[in-house]
Amino acid sequence: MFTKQLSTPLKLIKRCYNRVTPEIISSLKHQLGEGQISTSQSVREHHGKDESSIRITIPDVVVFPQTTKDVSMVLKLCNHNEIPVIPFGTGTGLAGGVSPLMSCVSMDLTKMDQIVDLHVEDFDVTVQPGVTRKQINNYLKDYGLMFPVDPGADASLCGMAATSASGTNAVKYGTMKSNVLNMEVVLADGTVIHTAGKGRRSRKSAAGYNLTNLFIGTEGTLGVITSATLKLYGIPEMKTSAVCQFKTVGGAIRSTIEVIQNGIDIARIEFLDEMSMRLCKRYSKLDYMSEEPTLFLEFQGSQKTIEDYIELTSQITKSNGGGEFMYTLKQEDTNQLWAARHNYFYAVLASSPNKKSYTTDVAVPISRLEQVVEEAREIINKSGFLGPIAGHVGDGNFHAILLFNPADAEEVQRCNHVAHEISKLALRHDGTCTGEHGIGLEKKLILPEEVGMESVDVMKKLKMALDPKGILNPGKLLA
Ligand SMILES: Cc1cc2c(cc1C)N(C[C@H](O)[C@H](O)[C@H](O)COP(=O)(O)OP(=O)(O)OC[C@H]1O[C@@H](n3cnc4c(N)ncnc43)[C@H](O)[C@@H]1O)c1[nH]c(=O)[nH]c(=O)c1N2
Ligand SMILES: CC(=O)C(=O)O
Ligand SMILES: [Mn+2]
Repeated sequence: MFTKQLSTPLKLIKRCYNRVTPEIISSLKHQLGEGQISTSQSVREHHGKDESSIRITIPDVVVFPQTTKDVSMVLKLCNHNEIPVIPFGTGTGLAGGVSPLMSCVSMDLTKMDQIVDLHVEDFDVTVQPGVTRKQINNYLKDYGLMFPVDPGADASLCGMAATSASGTNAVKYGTMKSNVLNMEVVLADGTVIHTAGKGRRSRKSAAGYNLTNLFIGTEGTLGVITSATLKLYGIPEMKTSAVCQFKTVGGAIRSTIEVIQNGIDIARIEFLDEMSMRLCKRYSKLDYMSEEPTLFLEFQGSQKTIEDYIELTSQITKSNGGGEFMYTLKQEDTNQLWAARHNYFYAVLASSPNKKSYTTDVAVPISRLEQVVEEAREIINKSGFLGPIAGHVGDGNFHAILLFNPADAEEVQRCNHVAHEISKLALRHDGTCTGEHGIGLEKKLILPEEVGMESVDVMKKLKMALDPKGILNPGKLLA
């Protein structure tokens, strides 16, 4: 009953979207000014895709608002005319979130790139949606502060909130969900809200529903995030990176599990399997390492704390068959190590220039990690696809990057099927199909299996309440 009531109006909404007409484009020009709107083919192509392999169509027009008022005006106009709008951060997403399915307006937020308000003494900062991860950290370093959530790519911070991003540091500092205190969001009808109340930035609040976390991970389907107030941290006194290589995948994964279970406050613990190491060595010149399952680690804190952690962690890796525990204080080596990790995705792509990639993103409770990584490897080997595995194993989160031939329809379908099998494997082990990249277009079909149809119906009800004409990023996240 509940499902029927919700799915019928959603279907109706899908049928009655309007196209972006020349009249709409001139209204947008009139509202925003000539310089803030583009219909050029190359600009539209850039906004029709992210870093995944998904390519469907391109937006009819791209708008570049400079203020929250601009965002609100565009949404009002598009809502009135029932025209889809897709927010665009920096296009580094990996789930097809910015790819249009129909005639639409792409809303590029990069011109709103101001750091609005820094409170050094309270460890928080408010940024506009175009501010990126590298931009904020460059700005903060003179104050001895940092924002730790690090997806590797130089993504926009509000795009990161929209996808509930994390990355290598989440094992210590948490994800976007635990690091955003407040957001300004413009709803489909142009209404501007502040999820925790205007200007509020207390560390805790029990004031009603948690609207901040409601909007995190909504992938542009419930509102456009026009500012975010973020938690900051002091730059650690000292950082030490380390590497340990193993004869078996099991040894590396068991070491990770024991590090976490022993409460070691590790800052990063990243796994790369043999194949990943082969590709990274080639791409990033990691000459001193071999092609074996490997852990990249980072410890932070005082010298004494780091020494204690290194001692404990090296005992753990040794007891699991790990080789030499190599650690370094040299900034040069540390930079090379983490650049190699951040370029992992591109190292894999570079290995097969004619292929495209499907990046899986499952996360499971840490006690299940060894079994799930092993079973994922079996699924991939059986399928015959090349699929190196690497990831943020301290959070039980890993990626298999499946490489397929985009010109072979049967192979594309088989690749989707393998990715789906890996997601289902994670669900059987109480995990999720996406630890950090989001649902986008890729994982819509498995969402009901993960959260249950009743929960999907609640999501649809929320969508209906906040965006009754369904103009915000239609066809994403919810099937
Ligand atoms: C090499 C590499 C490596 C990684 C990753 C990418 C790449 C290329 N990513 C994925 C990516 O960096 C991550 O999804 C970012 O959060 C996307 O931010 P963008 O600003 O690029 O959003 P992008 O423009 O790609 O948009 C993503 C989604 O958010 C919506 N959106 C964007 N801005 C919005 C706004 N202001 N308001 C509302 N909706 C908005 C869009 O509509 C879309 O649905 C990742 N991620 C991760 O979590 N961990 C990782 O380890 C990595 N690693
Ligand atoms: C692609 C990605 O998420 C990673 O390299 O961690
Ligand atoms: Mn990742």
